Amino acid sequence: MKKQNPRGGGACPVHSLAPIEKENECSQILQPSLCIFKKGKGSRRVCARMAAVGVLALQALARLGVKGMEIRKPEQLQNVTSLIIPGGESTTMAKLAEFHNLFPALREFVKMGKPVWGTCAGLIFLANKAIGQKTGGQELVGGLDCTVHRNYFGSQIQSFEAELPVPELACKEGGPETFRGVFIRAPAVLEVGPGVDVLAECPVPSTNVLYSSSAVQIQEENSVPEEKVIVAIKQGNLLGTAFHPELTADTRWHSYFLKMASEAGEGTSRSVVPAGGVDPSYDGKPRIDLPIFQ
Ligand SMILES: NC(=O)CC[C@H](N)C(=O)O
Repeated sequence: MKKQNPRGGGACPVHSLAPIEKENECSQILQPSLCIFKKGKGSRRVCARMAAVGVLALQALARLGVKGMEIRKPEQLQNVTSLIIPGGESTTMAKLAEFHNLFPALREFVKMGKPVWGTCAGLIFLANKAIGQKTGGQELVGGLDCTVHRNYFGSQIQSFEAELPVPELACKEGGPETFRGVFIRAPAVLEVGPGVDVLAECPVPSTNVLYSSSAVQIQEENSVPEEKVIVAIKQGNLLGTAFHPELTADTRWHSYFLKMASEAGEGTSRSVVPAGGVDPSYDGKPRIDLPIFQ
């Protein structure tokens, strides 16, 4: 695929649907799942990074023999029985979801108890409450009884990887007791309601600089420095991870979610969104490992 340079072209949906907050914002987002930029007069191109990330997310499902299907319109949600809301940039995603009138259909999907997994920006979408949002806030789908901090770990350059203890995942899916979490300008869960299970927490070193004033405020209010922060939760048929499991070779979160989907009575044959059907090209052999984000 020919590389496009958003810097050269000028604009992504942040720029075309709303005022720019930062010059070249789209080129600074590592995973702009919905990044489109203007190239020349009037014509729009999809950012090359977006395409790559889309493929990565679908590859993780393909490695489990499930083919993904992209959902762009509200009516397409009727063709699927479960949903993955991927990472990206939640403000931009919310603007686009609003533009395409996806929110009512997404809320209905959640209300019907259909399995939904939100990763990173997707987790923000699913949260009942988000803090650290851009001026003017952003619409949420909601459903997960929790409060997330949108950029808890800081800006893009504070992205990191961490070995996370994942007892529930290891119990259900086998394998190591830890999972390598890839955190890209990641959110974290600050509070959960009583019906929410915490599936993973991330240690926060005391030297860790929290860039969000609200996160710092919360720490100061409690006057106990946080040592761990919640990064994976489950409530009924809703799953939320602050990190990006699709960027590692470990497919246990994906198979965990597929099991949730099939336990919800729908099976996996046409269930995951991006979703729909066993990948006919899947030969049952393990796929080559994905590169790990450094
Ligand atoms: N990798 C991600 O999905 C980052 C999410 C980002 N913190 C946001 O607001 O949307």
